Amino acid sequence: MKIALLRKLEQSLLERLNQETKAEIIDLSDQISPKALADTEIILGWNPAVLDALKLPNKIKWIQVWSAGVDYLPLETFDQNHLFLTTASGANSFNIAQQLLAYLLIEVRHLDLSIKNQTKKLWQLPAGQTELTQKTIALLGTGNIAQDLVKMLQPFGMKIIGVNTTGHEVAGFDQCFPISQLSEAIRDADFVVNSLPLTTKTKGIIDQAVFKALKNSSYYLTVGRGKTTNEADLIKTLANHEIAGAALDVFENEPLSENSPLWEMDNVLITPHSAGPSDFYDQRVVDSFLTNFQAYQETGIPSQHLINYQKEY
Ligand SMILES: NC(=O)C1=CN([C@@H]2O[C@H](COP(=O)(O)OP(=O)(O)OC[C@H]3O[C@@H](n4cnc5c(N)ncnc54)[C@H](O)[C@@H]3O)[C@@H](O)[C@H]2O)C=CC1
Ligand SMILES: O=C(O)C(=O)[C@H](O)COP(=O)(O)O
Repeated sequence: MKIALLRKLEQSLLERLNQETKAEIIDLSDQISPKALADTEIILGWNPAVLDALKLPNKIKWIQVWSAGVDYLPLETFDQNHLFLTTASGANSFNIAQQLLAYLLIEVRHLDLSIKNQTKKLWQLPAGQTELTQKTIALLGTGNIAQDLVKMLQPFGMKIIGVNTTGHEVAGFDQCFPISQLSEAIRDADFVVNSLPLTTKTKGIIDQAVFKALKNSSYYLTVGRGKTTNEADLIKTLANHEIAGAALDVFENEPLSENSPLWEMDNVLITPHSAGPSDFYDQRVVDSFLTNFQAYQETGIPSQHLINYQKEY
């Protein structure tokens, strides 16, 4: 069996792939070739040249991408070619949850003010410092990112609300709502965390009506995909102080334009789509690929985070 590798990996991970799959690993990370891709059964990573390979007579059965989001991929073509698609969801959720916890702590302890004051050598006690203790948090999306965050929030004694497609219960959440009851779900939230994938159903779903349902003291945090938020509505809401602030890792268009008013807003924390990367990332994706690979050999189907084209995406 041949596996094409489209991502530069450190030697120890390459060796693990070789040893544990006993497959022939074709490293195409430097020099991509549709013909070489067409001759492999599994593709690890993504490059648009895979589309050229799919037009040739080919042996491709399964693509494992290096991202959790699949919104940028030609899913219809994959579906038409009956390909399995697995993702890195779960491989970066632990570090994303840590970044979200950092945002939350920055907001309640007003650490952003002290960081700004330090550049001015200004000794000033921030007003209104509080804690996460007894606050209510609503997590939009109850998947890997949200579940890792929920585990980290347990010691703070918060009320944890989840929002997912059907309102199905998820361990660690006090209550889950279907997305059709979004306004009700977020009504009492001190923090709203958006880790929704971008799909036809979630595009622009967080708009003025949703912001209006929030308390003036609420914070909006987003790490999913920028296009799930109506950014113009968010800007208006922040400018009018209709919510207390926002921590934003993803934007409608990236990089965020230097003309965006978000840069200048005191109540906004901006990070450059940086929640995902971590030095543990490649290792965790390889771990998840190897688990998938074992299932693929035993049952013909890779097991973890398999995208079902007929459902959500
Ligand atoms: N900022 C960054 O660096 C990163 C961003 N992401 C983004 O975060 C997203 C989520 O990642 P994971 O938690 O790993 O994915 P996941 O697939 O484990 O969770 C997605 C959650 O969203 C829910 N969902 C999907 N469609 C919905 C809808 N229409 N209404 C309500 N809920 C819906 C699902 O039920 C599930 O609970 C990814 O799709 C990706 O776009 C992921 C990794 C890094
Ligand atoms: O996993 C995802 O989805 C992400 O957004 C990660 O940060 C990685 O994104 P890319 O750098 O692969 O676009």
